[in-house]
Amino acid sequence: MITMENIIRDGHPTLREVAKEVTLPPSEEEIQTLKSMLEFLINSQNPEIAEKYGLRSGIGLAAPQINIAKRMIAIYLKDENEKIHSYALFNPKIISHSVEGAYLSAGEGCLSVDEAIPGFVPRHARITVKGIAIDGTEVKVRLKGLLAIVFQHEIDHLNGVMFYDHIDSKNPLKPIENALPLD
Ligand SMILES: OCN(O)CCCc1ccccc1
Ligand code: NI
Repeated sequence: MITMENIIRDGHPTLREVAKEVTLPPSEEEIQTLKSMLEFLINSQNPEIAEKYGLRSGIGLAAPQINIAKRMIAIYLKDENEKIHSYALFNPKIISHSVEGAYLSAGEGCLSVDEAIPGFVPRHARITVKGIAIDGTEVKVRLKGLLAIVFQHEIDHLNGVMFYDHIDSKNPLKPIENALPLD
C-alpha cells in the first residue's frame, strides 16, 4: 500500500519533469500502480486507516508524486450531495475548457508540499477531459466545480507544474478576474 513515505516532496526533481504517456495497453504493473493510487486516496479519507498509517488526507494523486514519471492520475472525492466521484485514468488530457475561470477561495494544498502556501490558484471553471480507464475504455468527462479544480491540479503534476506556480506572488489574495470563487 502507498503511505506518506512513498510520496516525494517539493524539491525532488521528478515533480518538475514532464511525465511520459503510458503505452497502451497498460502493463499489469501500471494497472497495479494506478489501483494503489486510488486505494491510497480512499485510505487517506478513512479516519481509522489514516490515523493508523499516518496518512495525510488527499482527494487526488498523480504518479509523479510517487516518483513515477508517467501520465497516470487518481481522484476520489465526495461532493456536497455525498456523491462519490472516483477516477483512475491513464493519459488524461484536457480537450476543451471554459473561458470563465474558477478558484478555491481557501486556496490549494498538495501532498508533496509540507507547508501551507496561501493564495488563489486560477483555474478553468469547466473542462472536458479524455483519458483511458483501468479497463482500457476511453473516458470523456465534462467537469465543473471542485472536480474540475482537482483534475487541473493533477494534470499540472504530469507537466511538472505545482499549484503555487499559478499564485500571484505580488498579491496572492487578489480576486481573480472573470473567475468564480468556490467555497
Ligand atoms: O496532487 C494531489 N495532491 O497533492 C493532493 C491535493 C489535491 C488538491 C487539493 C486542493 C485543490 C486541488 C487539488
Ligand atoms: Ni498535488
